[in-house]
Amino acid sequence: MTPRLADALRDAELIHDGATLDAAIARMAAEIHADYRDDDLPPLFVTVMHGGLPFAAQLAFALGELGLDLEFDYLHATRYRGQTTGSGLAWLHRPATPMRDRRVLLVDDILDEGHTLHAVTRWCEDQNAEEVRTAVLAVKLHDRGLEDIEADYVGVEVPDRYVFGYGMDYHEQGRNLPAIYALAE
Ligand SMILES: O=P(O)(O)OC[C@H]1O[C@H](OP(=O)(O)OP(=O)(O)O)[C@H](O)[C@@H]1O
Ligand SMILES: Nc1nc2[nH]cnc2c(=O)[nH]1
Repeated sequence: MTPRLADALRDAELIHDGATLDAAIARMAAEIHADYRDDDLPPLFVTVMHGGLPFAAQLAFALGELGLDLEFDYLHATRYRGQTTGSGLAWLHRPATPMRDRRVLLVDDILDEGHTLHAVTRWCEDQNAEEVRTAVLAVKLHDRGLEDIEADYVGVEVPDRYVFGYGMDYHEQGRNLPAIYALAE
């Protein structure tokens, strides 16, 4: 039987509340705006589904308020598939927009071991993107990550525990919680 979100939440620890995440996203938007505002073309803003969706939406509105236009696309690559440990990466959807000579900004919820961002970044580079940058809401603190994989824009840090909320799932539940929680250990 699928574990229940309500049971997990009862013992979970609140790691970052909604106000903290709003502030982190506003700061990231200011950084991104400064880096892209002089470009002729809008950045190709690629959401990594499913987890990246709520963060990407908030970040996109924050950038819109600052006057930065975006061209949207998305990809879906998953290595956790509703489980709490990762395995091989499966591509479920690739972006359709031509990337040649575009500045691509990949937007995801979490950088954990880095396999996902590494693979999707490489794929965009292979499409001849002019540049690929990454924005993640959360980075998990541990030393198991792939070497040389760092996000260009980071919202918050999370402890080395399974986290959920703000896009991140607990057995495909809880993605629309407006805060980040860690499972009880
Ligand atoms: O740094 P990594 O260890 O590779 O983990 C990070 C990835 O894991 C999650 O995706 P998941 O595979 O759970 O798919 P989902 O977004 O559909 O939940 C998350 O959205 C990241 O894309
Ligand atoms: N929901 C969720 N997805 C992840 N993908 C990689 N790490 C995590 C995590 O801690 N939580």
